[in-house]
Amino acid sequence: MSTPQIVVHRDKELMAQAAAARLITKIVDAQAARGSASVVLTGGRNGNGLLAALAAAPARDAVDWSRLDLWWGDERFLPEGDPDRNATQAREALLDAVPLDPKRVHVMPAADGTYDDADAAAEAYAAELAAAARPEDHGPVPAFDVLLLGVGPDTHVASLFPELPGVRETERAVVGVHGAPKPPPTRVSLTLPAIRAAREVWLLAAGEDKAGAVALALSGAGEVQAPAAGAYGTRRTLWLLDQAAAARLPRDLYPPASP
Ligand SMILES: O=C1O[C@H](COP(=O)(O)O)[C@@H](O)[C@H](O)[C@H]1O
Repeated sequence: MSTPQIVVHRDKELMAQAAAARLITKIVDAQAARGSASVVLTGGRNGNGLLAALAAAPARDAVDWSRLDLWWGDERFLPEGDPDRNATQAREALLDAVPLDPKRVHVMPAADGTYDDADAAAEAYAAELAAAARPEDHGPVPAFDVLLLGVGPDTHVASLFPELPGVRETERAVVGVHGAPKPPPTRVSLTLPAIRAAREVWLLAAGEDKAGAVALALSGAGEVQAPAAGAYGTRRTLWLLDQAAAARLPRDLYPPASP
């Protein structure tokens, strides 16, 4: 478990641009060290804001897109191409604009009849993750280089919502989610143990509607009540915030150099 580090940016645009620059560097470094990189994407406003900023960054050409594995932390269980699917939004924000290897783009299954329900889709995605895990990963999912998470106003991350069964899962890497309080109700999500397999976990939150969630998750709340509190990486846990989202954090939690 790594202790959370907090970085506060002036506003959400700057936060997205700085996070995109950070991610480019991380991917380039991982590719230089190991030949390829793996990133887990998140949906939501901040995750898509980061992807759009990355698409607009000239330094994006420093990435070898053909040697990047992309996974998703969660997905809305909807038909392929539905505008509310996280994968659809990611394609629009960035993925359609860069030369990825389609075999390395691991979207979560869609509700297209291949799987009976979100539970079967979750099982299939867990099998895909297990097949990609190497012996040195020591578990059923790869040790992702970076796993991105948006933080919801209720402290949900991926599709792990407070008090729902998914956040209590300790065995499976991926679960079907039913009755999510945020539409659509049926989803597929990585679990906290799968999230914690990542080397680095970056949590993104911007806007005043996130201030209460950020303060709760970083002030010692339990992960069942505040799922974001249970998201951390093996090497690094980074909270990337704007000033509005950081407004209710105790000031001693982040360095004086932050604005
Ligand atoms: O529904 C979801 O919400 C969260 C947070 O989204 P935001 O718009 O409040 O930032 C997101 O991280 C997750 O991937 C998504 O499915």
